[in-house]
Amino acid sequence: MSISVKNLSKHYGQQKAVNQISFDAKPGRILGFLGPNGAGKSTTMKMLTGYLQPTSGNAEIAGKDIEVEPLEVKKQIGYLPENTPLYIDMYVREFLSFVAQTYGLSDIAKRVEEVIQQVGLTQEQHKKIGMLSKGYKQRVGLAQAIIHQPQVLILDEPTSGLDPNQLSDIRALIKNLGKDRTVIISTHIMQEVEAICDDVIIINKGVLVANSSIDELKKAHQNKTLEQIFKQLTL
Ligand SMILES: Nc1ncnc2c1ncn2[C@@H]1O[C@H](COP(=O)(O)OP(=O)(O)OP(=O)(O)O)[C@@H](O)[C@H]1O
Repeated sequence: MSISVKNLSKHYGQQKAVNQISFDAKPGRILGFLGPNGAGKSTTMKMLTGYLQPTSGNAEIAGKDIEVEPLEVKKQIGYLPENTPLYIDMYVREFLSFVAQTYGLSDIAKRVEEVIQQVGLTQEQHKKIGMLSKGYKQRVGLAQAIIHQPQVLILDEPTSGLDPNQLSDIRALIKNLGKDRTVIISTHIMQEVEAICDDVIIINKGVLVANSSIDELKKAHQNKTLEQIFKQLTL
């Protein structure tokens, strides 16, 4: 299931937070969404996931327009927001069962068990969410994003604040999930992009300044490092 974005914009008053961006994302490829702070990454992700209405332009997920069929689109998407709103007084299992119910899944206990294993929450599964460390809260966020087995994943800074061990675990998980799904991840970590992404888009002040595979982007910039290219394009 692909994502196709055409001339998507979001204006806040006079500010063009996202300004006519177009790009595609395809199954089996992980797309890194890069840009300096305030560039418009989260705003774009919120529009794709139906949490913000675009000012203009459109986007299709699996051929369905995000504004025309928002509920259908939401079923296909797993979304990890930048600050995952988790119910801190709920237990991990209780919360994931609750999310599974909202998607109308059958055999919820089995699916919760699977997802707990998949994201590496087994050790912490009996705790209240509020008691978990940041990395484990992030895993709960990922678990709720994939519990309904969506074909499209939109992950807003999924590894921010994780320790090196957690980082490599979560990256491996995302890479694995991306084998047969369409995945967009925003990140500020260039090694992460090199490690798990196939394609990259860079946004600066709401405008798209790069959109290609990592290999092509490097070739087009005399094989400079991603960090150098990022700096050059976003100064
Ligand atoms: N609700 C809002 N009202 C007004 N301006 C907003 C609102 N939400 C975001 N903005 C502005 O839109 C711009 C883009 O913000 P956004 O959060 O999309 O950036 P980002 O690329 O995700 O940044 P970061 O890397 O810091 O997370 C910023 O200038 C921000 O201040």
